[in-house]
Amino acid sequence: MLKLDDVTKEFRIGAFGGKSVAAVRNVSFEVVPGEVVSLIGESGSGKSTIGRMILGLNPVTRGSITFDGLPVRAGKEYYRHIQGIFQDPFSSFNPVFKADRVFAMIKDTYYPDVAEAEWARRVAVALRDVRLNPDQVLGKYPHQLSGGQLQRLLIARALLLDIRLLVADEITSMLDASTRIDVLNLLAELKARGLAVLYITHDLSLGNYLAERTVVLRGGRVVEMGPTERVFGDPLHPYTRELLSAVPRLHEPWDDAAPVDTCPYHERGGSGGLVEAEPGHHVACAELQRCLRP
Ligand SMILES: Nc1ncnc2c1ncn2[C@@H]1O[C@H](COP(=O)(O)OP(=O)(O)OP(=O)(O)O)[C@@H](O)[C@H]1O
Repeated sequence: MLKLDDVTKEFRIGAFGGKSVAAVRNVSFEVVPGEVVSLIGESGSGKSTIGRMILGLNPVTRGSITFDGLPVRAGKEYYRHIQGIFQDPFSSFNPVFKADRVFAMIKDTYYPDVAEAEWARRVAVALRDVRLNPDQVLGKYPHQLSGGQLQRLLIARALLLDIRLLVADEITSMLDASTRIDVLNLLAELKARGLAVLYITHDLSLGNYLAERTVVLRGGRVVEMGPTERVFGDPLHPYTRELLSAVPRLHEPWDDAAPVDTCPYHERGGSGGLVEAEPGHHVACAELQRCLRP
């Protein structure tokens, strides 16, 4: 379904765009129908940039992203199947539109021929699916709704489309603990219905809760990926181990140049520097960043 193949994203920076920074480097992974893949890594590791490229909000510099074999093509038909939800639900709503208007815009764009009564029925079903009471949310402005209600509204909006992949970027980080679990359980239900989710988070425990597969990013590169229980249960890369051990040093930058005595994957990396250590479980050479330095 979704395939990233050797994807690199460079941003032009500097006064005249004369320099560039590589936010994502040689990233390859797939998301298959009905699968939850979590993308984890520290701040600045390139998670959101990957999400934005998948959503067609940032162009790819090199490599390719395809959905059902076709390149990303931002537009009405693409967004019928792929939707993104972001950290701050308030930013996704126009503050002067009531919730009804959000759904009316979906109808106008995608289902202009559906009768009003039928549309109202579909909206009510979608809202109940995300455990919202239509009477309590329709007719309200965004500021009259909680963060959790707004995230659910966005998921309901996605459900009204023929959605197959949801890119969920830190969607629970602004929610309180109990609302966060509610939203995660909701995503688990959607997964049970066959929806695929790319779950972007820096919170390892949340990724672990939902995802069949985990991709660990550092400095724009995949350092490890595989079945979640293997990546969490038997992390192979020192960076993954450091993330999982949650030692207080976590806020300190990982030392690229620190020698790693015995990296068994050294000099064995293929595309993106990854080695398949066991079926489906890939890891980068722990010295890769150092090796690739000019
Ligand atoms: N539009 C941009 N122009 C220049 N650099 C950018 C741009 N967007 C992102 N970057 C840089 O790309 C890198 C990756 O950013 P990104 O937002 O993808 O990281 P992230 O892992 O999602 O971080 P966070 O968890 O803090 O959201 C960072 O160094 C960031 O500064």
